[in-house]
Amino acid sequence: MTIEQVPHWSQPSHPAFITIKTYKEGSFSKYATASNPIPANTVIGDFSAATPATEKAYSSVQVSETDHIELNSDLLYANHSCNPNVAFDTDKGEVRSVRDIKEGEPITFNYLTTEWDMAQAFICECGSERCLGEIQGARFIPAKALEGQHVNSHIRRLLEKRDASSGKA
Ligand SMILES: C[S@@+](CC[C@H](N)C(=O)[O-])C[C@H]1O[C@@H](n2cnc3c(N)ncnc32)[C@H](O)[C@@H]1O
Repeated sequence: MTIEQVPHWSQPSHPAFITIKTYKEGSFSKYATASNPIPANTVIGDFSAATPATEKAYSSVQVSETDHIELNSDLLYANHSCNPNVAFDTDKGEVRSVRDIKEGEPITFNYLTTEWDMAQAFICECGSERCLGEIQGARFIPAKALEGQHVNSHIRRLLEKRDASSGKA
């Protein structure tokens, strides 16, 4: 069972960009929203507070084929969307808006652009037209499902290897 993290960092960690809200009772019920309007291509945060994760968890972000980090900041509360408005760029160690974001809008990224095989799968509630349903990791989806999104280099390599070995490349 995955235990929900109790924030151990000073909050708010990104007040100009992130306001945390709660949308339901129970676990995993918080989400990051935009504190202010955020223009496209704005860096809203980085991985400077991150530490290596001893094991992958619902809260960790995969940064290479083998390594995972804990963010130790309010970036943790960015929910997944299949049509996201920010990119977690693990090669640069930064989080960028990929389009204009309105004040109050949920800040979301596509977990499948960082995670290969997730510790905790879930049924996506993003509601977007391109929603993929169950989110388990990039290894469970066709590469074309991520077309047009910022796909990190470790996920691109892993998809290429998988598809080469199964003759799909
Ligand atoms: C890194 S946390 C994101 C913040 C989380 N909502 C919280 O309150 O801690 C990832 C977890 O949030 C939930 N989650 C994130 N995006 C979701 C989505 N699109 N639909 C349903 N649950 C989601 C899942 O439980 C997932 O394991």
